[in-house]
Amino acid sequence: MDRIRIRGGNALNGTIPISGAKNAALPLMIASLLTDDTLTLENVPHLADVEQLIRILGNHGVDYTVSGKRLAYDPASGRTIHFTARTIVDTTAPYELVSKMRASFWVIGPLLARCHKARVSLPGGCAIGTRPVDLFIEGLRALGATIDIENGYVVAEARGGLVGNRYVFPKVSVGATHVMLMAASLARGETVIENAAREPEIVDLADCLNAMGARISGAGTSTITIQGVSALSGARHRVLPDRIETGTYAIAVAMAGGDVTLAGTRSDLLATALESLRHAGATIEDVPNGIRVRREGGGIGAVDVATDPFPGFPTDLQAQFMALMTKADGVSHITETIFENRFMHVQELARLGARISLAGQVARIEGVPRLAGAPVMATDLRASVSLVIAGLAAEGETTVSRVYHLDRGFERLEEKLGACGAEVERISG
Ligand SMILES: CC(=O)N[C@H]1[C@@H](OP(=O)(O)OP(=O)(O)OC[C@H]2O[C@@H](n3ccc(=O)[nH]c3=O)[C@H](O)[C@@H]2O)O[C@H](CO)[C@@H](O)[C@@H]1O
Ligand SMILES: C=C(OP(=O)(O)O)C(=O)O
Repeated sequence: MDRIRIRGGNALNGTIPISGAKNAALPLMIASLLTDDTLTLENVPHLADVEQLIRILGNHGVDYTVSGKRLAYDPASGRTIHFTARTIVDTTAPYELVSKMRASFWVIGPLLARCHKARVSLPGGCAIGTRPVDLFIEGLRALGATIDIENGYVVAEARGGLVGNRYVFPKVSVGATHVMLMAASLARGETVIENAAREPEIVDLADCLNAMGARISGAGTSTITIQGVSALSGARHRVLPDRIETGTYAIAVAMAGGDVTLAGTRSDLLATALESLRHAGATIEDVPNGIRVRREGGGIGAVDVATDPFPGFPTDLQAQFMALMTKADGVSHITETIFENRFMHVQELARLGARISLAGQVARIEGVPRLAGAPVMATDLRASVSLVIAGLAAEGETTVSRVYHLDRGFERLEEKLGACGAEVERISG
């Protein structure tokens, strides 16, 4: 199994290109199930999760081609992939495929909308909480589906098709909002979703669905209205920049020091997180086609953060920010409000000398002047990159094992950091 070796102590200077967002690309790819026409997605990141979803969609009958050479990758513009679901050949998403990735469960929405039935295994994904699917089930039931759980599968049917309705989410869910958007687009009549997720990836999906002929308004607010249409067509859509990758590299610069331009991204996608980083001592400014992040001299300020749905501080940056706080001048508190078990990086950061104590959902981090490199283990996607960030500022060598977690969501990480002066290398085998 591959490992990542980091020799700490170098500042970061240069430019890092930001890839298309994993968490936008996945629902956009799934939307290709809604039409027999071709959906072309630009700026698709080259990630393990994307490749896994290509396999899952292939099982349902989605063909794909990559512009230019098959699977060719253009670092300047990302990949363009054409997805065509001429006919749906199978409405079952099997355990072997779905258990590897949470988002694959979301095929339930388009399958139900287009084929009026779906049998989808309960999902897997990062082990950061229990992550139930009750909101998906209740939402789809509100659109007229009958749903049972049988042998680990969610079995859904909508004889005669889905019917629009009003549904109020009791809790904000990104995935369940994606699924309701896709399902309601092909339902009869109007659907109103209240307490919808407001993440930029929701807006990206709604924009793409509208380009395919859907009639969605209000995406990006808590109330989304969808007028169902009888069929959707193909479209061409560019995946928005990855705000979590953006925030991760911004935090890495704050941690290691230096001056880096994050190219191809936008500060409005992560304003709250950038504000916290400014409080921690980073200088951040918009530049043409990106963001410039600097920390040249001066210590790292201790800053308290609490995760929240968008536009709050993203849970997907919590581990990275904690890594930064391990070297802050003073004590900070980080509260995780989205997932009940997303502190697995704490004991790994402790191996590097971090002083962190946990009380329920609150971590208390006492900044230390010095971290020392050590072997550590990645436990989930964002935890793994938090260890890389800590390693950049640790004395000596840090080796991160189980980097398959990292490969789910960070494209060419060693190359991107290496180009800015970090000593980061992948050790194969
Ligand atoms: C592929 C993708 O985009 N993943 C993101 C998505 O995950 P995901 O869509 O799985 O996250 P949700 O927004 O659904 O989860 C938020 C909370 O709601 C709970 N919940 C969710 C559904 C449900 O039916 N019942 C229920 O109780 C979850 O357990 C969690 O505690 O949003 C999360 C929150 O921003 C991010 O951390 C993930 O990176
Ligand atoms: C938790 C994440 O992914 P998933 O929802 O696929 O587990 C993530 O992207 O940080």
